[in-house]
Amino acid sequence: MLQLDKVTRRFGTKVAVDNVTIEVPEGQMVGVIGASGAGKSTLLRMINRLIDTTEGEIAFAGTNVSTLKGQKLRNWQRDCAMIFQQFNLVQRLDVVSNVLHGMLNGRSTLATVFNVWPRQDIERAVEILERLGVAENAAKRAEALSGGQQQRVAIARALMQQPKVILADEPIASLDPRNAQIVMQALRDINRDDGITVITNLHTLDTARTYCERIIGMQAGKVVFDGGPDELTEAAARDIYGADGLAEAFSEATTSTSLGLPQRPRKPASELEAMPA
Ligand SMILES: Nc1ncnc2c1ncn2[C@@H]1O[C@H](COP(=O)(O)OP(=O)(O)OP(=O)(O)O)[C@@H](O)[C@H]1O
Repeated sequence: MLQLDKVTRRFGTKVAVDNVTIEVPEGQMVGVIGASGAGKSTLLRMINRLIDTTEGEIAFAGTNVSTLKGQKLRNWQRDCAMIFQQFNLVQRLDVVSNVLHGMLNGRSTLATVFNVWPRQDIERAVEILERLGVAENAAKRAEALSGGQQQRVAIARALMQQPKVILADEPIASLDPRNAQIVMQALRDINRDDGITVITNLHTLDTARTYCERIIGMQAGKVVFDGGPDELTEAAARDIYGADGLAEAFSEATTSTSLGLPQRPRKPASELEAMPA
């Protein structure tokens, strides 16, 4: 169980996350939605301690993780893997090495610096890449892969950490619809098959509805919705996004019909990544 108790984060006078109290049971798949600036990224970053809370407490399995230091903090960050919109791979490094770097906190500096890894670790990295359908790219440099493939490598790197929780910060925001589906399905499979808790920020409401069993809606730092996909009515969506922001919640034309809203892609077609063959 992950517990956030009255968690607040301020940047100067700006309250990015405002008195949030939620509990996430082990193995849940949670989507966090909200307009730009609602506090979604800040919330996730506080959970794995990329940034500190201003007030309140975050606990995992009964341990207060908001005050951990040193090795204990590194252990928590290993248990709580993070995936980013821009993949954050080392572009000039091959795919397997990128995945092996997921073990950074569990390996000696020497192994990391010289890129020397035990055979069993390499085999496990390849197995994870196979599971995610990108093993044929194992020897290529990360920069040679498409965005969708890079995100799957980033997920593989997260799995290499053997995390208990995966936090994904807008993992599909840079992907075309087809790759977005593949990446969301991969996260869903990991959640179901391995029982890993997944908390993911999503720009689009329908993606959250399709893949997440629980949806948390944020507005101006506060949680204004917390429920299942079926409870996310148009009225609830209006509370989260405001009347003006509602259309922004619908990205891909394929799914923007459910609330009878105009279809509006977030990115022009020229920016969408070419689909793999
Ligand atoms: N390092 C920072 N310094 C100052 N203000 C910040 C910082 N990080 C976030 N903020 C502010 O906190 C608020 C919440 O930002 P956050 O990035 O968490 O929102 P978000 O919901 O993830 O938005 P987006 O969907 O655009 O990523 C915003 O007003 C933002 O400008």
